[in-house]
Amino acid sequence: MRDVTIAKSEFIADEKAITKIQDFQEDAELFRYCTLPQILKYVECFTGPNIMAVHTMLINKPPDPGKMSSRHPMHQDLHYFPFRPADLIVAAWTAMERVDRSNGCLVVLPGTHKGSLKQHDYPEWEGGVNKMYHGVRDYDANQPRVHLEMEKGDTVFFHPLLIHGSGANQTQGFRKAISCHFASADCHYIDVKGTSQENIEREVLEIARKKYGVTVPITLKDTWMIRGRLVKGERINL
Ligand SMILES: CCCCCCCCCCCCCCCCC(=O)SCCNC(=O)CCNC(=O)[C@H](O)C(C)(C)COP(=O)(O)OP(=O)(O)OC[C@H]1O[C@@H](n2cnc3c(N)ncnc32)[C@H](O)[C@@H]1OP(=O)(O)O
Ligand SMILES: O=C(O)CCC(=O)C(=O)O
Repeated sequence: MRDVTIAKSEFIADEKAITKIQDFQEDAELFRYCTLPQILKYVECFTGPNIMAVHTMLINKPPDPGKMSSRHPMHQDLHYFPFRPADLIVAAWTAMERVDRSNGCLVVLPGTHKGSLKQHDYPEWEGGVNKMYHGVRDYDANQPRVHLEMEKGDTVFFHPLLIHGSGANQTQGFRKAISCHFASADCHYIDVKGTSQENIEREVLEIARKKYGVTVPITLKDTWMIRGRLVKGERINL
């Protein structure tokens, strides 16, 4: 993925133009992250013994090109997931270098994981919004925020209902982090028709057709089944 403003400008096609590696499950070295015992020992506390790595990303947040498009809007990860229960899903996000407010660390609204899934849409940002960066439509902007300043190698684990995002990268360097969403293999798929998740379903299926060249009928469940990998225990439902 390219940041929307980098993609539309005259950039040099090198690694600095890459904003995110989406779905690295086929890369043995990157995927090793999702199997590290130091990560799985905490993940298992949330998922139980049957663990699927359901979604992987290496995020290379670029220096903001002056449009604030390097921000990640406040969102709940569950918006993207067609499986439940939410309590058996957890994100691991590891800083690959020091992250603080200057380079766009994670920002969280504590306690929001106890709430419900909210409606998400593209935020109306003048400088453009990256593809599939949906944000919570309404949240209390006066609610206290916590900025997660982290050292290289620090990992945060968080619930898929936690409202979070990240700020603009105001430095000249790229802010790198690696992340994996894990879920219990005992989770079950849900039909998102008629729910607030219909908009993301539409978009994922369109990307499957346009970017991945899928020509046969495919469901949202299929897109998750194809990408998920068992990392511990037994593959049951997912
Ligand atoms: C069969 C399996 C199908 C699976 C589909 C999977 C879809 C992705 C799933 C996302 C899962 C999310 C799980 C969420 C968990 C919580 C979170 O992480 S919240 C944030 C979630 N959102 C994301 O992480 C999505 C980030 N976006 C992307 O990963 C990609 O944008 C993409 C959606 C995979 C689409 O990729 P792509 O079509 O390649 O588009 P971009 O790279 O973003 O490009 C933007 C723009 O730039 C153009 N472009 C690209 N390369 C070049 C080039 N070499 N030269 C010139 N221009 C280029 C590209 O065409 C786009 O332009 P356009 O005009 O908008 O088309
Ligand atoms: O790394 C970031 O900037 C944001 C990541 C994020 O919000 C997510 O993984 O859900």
